[in-house]
Amino acid sequence: MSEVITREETDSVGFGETLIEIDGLTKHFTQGEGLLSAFFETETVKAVDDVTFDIAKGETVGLVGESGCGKSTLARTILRLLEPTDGSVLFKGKNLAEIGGEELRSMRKDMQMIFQDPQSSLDPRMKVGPIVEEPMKAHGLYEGEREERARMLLEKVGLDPQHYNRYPHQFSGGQRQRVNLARALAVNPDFIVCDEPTSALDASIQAQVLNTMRELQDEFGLTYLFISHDLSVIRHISDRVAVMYLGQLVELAETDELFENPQHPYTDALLQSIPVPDPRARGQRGVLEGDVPSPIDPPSGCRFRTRCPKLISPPEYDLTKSEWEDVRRFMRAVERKTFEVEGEASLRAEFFPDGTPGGEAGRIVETSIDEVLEDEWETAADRLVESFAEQSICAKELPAYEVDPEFGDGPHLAACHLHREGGGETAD
Ligand SMILES: Nc1ncnc2c1ncn2[C@@H]1O[C@H](COP(=O)(O)OP(=O)(O)OP(=O)(O)O)[C@@H](O)[C@H]1O
Repeated sequence: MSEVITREETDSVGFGETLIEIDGLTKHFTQGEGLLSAFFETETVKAVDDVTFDIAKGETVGLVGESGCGKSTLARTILRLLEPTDGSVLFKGKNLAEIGGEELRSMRKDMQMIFQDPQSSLDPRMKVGPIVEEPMKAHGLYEGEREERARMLLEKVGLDPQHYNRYPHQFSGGQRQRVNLARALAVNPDFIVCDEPTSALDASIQAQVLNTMRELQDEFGLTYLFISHDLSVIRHISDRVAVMYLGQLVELAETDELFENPQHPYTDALLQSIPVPDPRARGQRGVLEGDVPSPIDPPSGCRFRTRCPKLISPPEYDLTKSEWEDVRRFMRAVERKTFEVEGEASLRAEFFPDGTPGGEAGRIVETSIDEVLEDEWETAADRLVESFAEQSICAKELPAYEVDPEFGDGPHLAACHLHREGGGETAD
C-alpha cells in the first residue's frame, strides 16, 4: 500500500496553536414565525448564548452538560450547519461567515462531524467501501486512489479492509461507528465534532472505540470537540473540559483541574451525581435541586442561580452564613412546595431552629411564614424570591472569572460570583 497522507504537512496552524476561535457565539431559535405568528406569540429559544472559547490544534475539548443545555446546537453552529444569531467562529484565522466559494468548500472539508447513532448515518443500501469514498468524491479528492485509501482507512479504524464490500447491517454497532470514523477521515480533516459518538454502545465497546479515536488523533493530527453527558467518558478522552448550562459555558479548565478542583457549583453538582460503584457511597446523588428552567425565559445573571446551593446572600440584609442558609432553604422549599405544613411550631423547628433573622430580612421571613400557614404559598414564594433571590448579585450580574488552577497551569474559567473579589461567602 502506498504512503497515504495522514497528517497534513502543509497545515498553516501548528500543533498547540489556536485552530478555532469561538467568540460570543449565539444561536436563538424563533418559534411561531411565519403565517401563524398573527395568531400565536413568537417565542425565542435561547439555545446558545454568548459562548466564547478557543480550541487548539491537536487537543480534545470535552463539552458536557445535561440534556437540552445546548451542546449539539453549539457544535452545529460552530460548524456553520446552523446560522449563528450572533458572534463569530474563526477557523484557521478565517471567519466562516466572510468566505465563500472554493475556500468555504475546502474549510468544510476540514471540519467533520460524527453522530451518536451509527446506524442511521450509514446508507443501508451502500457497501461500506463506497460509503467511505463518498466524501472524497464529493470534494473531488484522491481520484484514482479512492479505493486504496478507503481500505487503508478501514484498517486504521480497526476494521478488516477485506470488509470493503460488506453492507452496514453486517457490522456490529461499534464497528459501524468505526465505519463512520473512517468516512469522517476520508477527506483528511483537521477538526472532528463527535456528538455522543459512543453513547449507544456497551461500556466495553465504548472504551475500545474511544481508544481508537485517541490513536487516530495522534496519527492524523486531529482536533476533537467531544460532546457527551457522560462525565467518565469526558474525563477519559479530553484535554480540557467545557461545562455548559442552559446555553452558556459555566466552567472551562484542563481535565484534571476541572475534575479535581471544580469551581462552579453546577460542575460540582454534576460531578457528585456521577453514579458510584461502591453502594456505601450512594445517597450522594440528586444534589441538583429542581428542574432546568426554560431556555425561552432563562434566569437573569447566572442562569444556574435558581438551582444553586451556593446562591449569594443579598448584602443589604447582612445575614450570617447560617441565617442565609435557613432563609435560602425555606425560600426553595416554599417555591417548590416540598413540605407539608403541620403547624407553626414544626415549620419553625424545621427551617429556623435558631429563630428567624432580625431586621428587615426577619420581617420578610415572618410575613412569608404567615402566608404559608394561611396556605398562600404562591404569595409567600413571590415575596421570598423577590426580596432575596432577585436581590442577589447572582441575579443581577452575569459572572465570568478566571481562577488560579491547582492542577496544571492552563487558565481556569469559572462563571460564578463566588470568585469575585472579596469572595461570596458571608461570615458566620
Ligand atoms: N431546531 C430547533 N428549534 C427550536 N428549538 C430547538 C431546535 N434545536 C434545539 N432546540 C432547543 O434548543 C435547546 C438546546 O438543544 P440541544 O439539542 O442543542 O441540547 P443538547 O445539550 O445537545 O441536548 P441532548 O444532550 O439531549 O442532545 C433545547 O431547549 C432544544 O429544545
